[in-house]
Amino acid sequence: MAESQETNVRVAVRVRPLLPKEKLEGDEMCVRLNTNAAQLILGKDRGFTFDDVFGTKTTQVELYDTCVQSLVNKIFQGYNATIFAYGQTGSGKTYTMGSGNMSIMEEEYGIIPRALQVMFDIMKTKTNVDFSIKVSYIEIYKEELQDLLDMQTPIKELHVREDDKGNTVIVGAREVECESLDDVMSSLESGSAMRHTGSTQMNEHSSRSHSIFTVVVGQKWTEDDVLASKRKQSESSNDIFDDEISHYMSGKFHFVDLAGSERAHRTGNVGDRFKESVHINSGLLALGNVISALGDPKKKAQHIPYRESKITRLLKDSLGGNANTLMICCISPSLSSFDESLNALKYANRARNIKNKPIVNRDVQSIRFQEMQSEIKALREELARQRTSMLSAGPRDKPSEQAEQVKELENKVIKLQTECAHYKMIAEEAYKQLIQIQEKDMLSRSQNVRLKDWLDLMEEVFSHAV
Ligand SMILES: Nc1ncnc2c1ncn2[C@@H]1O[C@H](COP(=O)(O)OP(=O)(O)OP(=O)(O)O)[C@@H](O)[C@H]1O
Repeated sequence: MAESQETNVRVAVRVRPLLPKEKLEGDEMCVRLNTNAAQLILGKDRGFTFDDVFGTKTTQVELYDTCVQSLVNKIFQGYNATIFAYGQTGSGKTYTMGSGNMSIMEEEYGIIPRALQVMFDIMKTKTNVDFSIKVSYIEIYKEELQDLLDMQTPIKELHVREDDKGNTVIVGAREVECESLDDVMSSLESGSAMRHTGSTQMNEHSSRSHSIFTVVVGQKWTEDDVLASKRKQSESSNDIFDDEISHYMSGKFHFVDLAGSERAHRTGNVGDRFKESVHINSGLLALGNVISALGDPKKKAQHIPYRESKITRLLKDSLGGNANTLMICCISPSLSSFDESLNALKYANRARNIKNKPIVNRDVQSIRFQEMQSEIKALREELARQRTSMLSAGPRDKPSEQAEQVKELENKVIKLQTECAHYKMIAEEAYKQLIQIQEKDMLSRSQNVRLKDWLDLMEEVFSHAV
């Protein structure tokens, strides 16, 4: 199999508009963008460059088209993908991911509903493939996993594990098989309603947990399904297709809405809310440490502290692992959030250096079949090459060489025949002359004997020639 290519974590920044409350309070903007250069300037002169920057007027569909659609395509090629939204509380993470309130206008739908809509559209077009869609939805609240699709599942039964291919797996979480977009949306909605949210001074509906909505797209097909038309075309070339071999490929999409980073004094949190803050910030701190370690070439060879928190264990295959990952850093444009925005941008900037190595999730039988197909192709090419060389070398050189030899021989024969005819004519003439000489009886006895021998010989030669 081909070696997988390294790819950087893609980092986009989205600046939300000033909220009505901020406008009322007379908040000033402190962010400028140069979208063509993917540059963002915070305050007077703190410049940052990212893979994409989205301003206050960027619509949900523009963001989706620019950096999410390509990941949806990757899922159908059997790769894993992760999108995680990071940012200060109230900066627009839930709005961007689309995992919040669904009673909104369709154009305000965020990433998750859009991605799923496109997935179902793609599935409709590939009638040869048997698709399955399974979703799960969990949250990490105060360092405990909670199944948002089945609140009865005891916390202790949920675990984060790593399989032999380096994929992160949540063991014990309920997986819901979905037949339609409506099925997915109802799981997303009911799960989101179960999420721990609360009101803080910074955000009326603040997510107090990290949430992970996971979609697994399975694809099953047989050679008979997919190659039927190809077989028809190549019947004459004796191609071999094995109908019995079935293929399975899957792609896992994690949509992660992180809890907002916050400063206790600004959120005004006390009591339980403050305890939540501590957990949220320690999880995000652990994530920051992982990002720093992965993004720093000097630290990379060292230990990466994935095990420091649940969220870092869960994102292990998305950061420095085998997934295609997009980080969306959400920031507020308000001057009052300058420090938080600066921190978030530094965090995001480090993430740009992280390299992943995406791999395709295919079953062993499929992989062996592909190898066999390659071997057959190579052998067929070799055969074709041999045939061509036989055809070009053989028929052109040998017959032409032989023909030349034959022609040469024919010429020789003609020449010899002419010579022969010439000698024959002279010999016949000599024979007649010598007969006359013999009849005149003018030679000695010994000369007569020798002449008679020669005439006998000539007669014998003439009798054979006839
Ligand atoms: N791009 C945007 N355009 C319009 N409104 C936005 C945008 N981004 C966010 N908002 C609004 O800002 C408010 C806060 O957004 P949201 O709840 O998504 O923040 P959050 O980062 O998820 O916060 P928390 O971490 O506290 O959960 C919401 O009222 C949301 O509708």
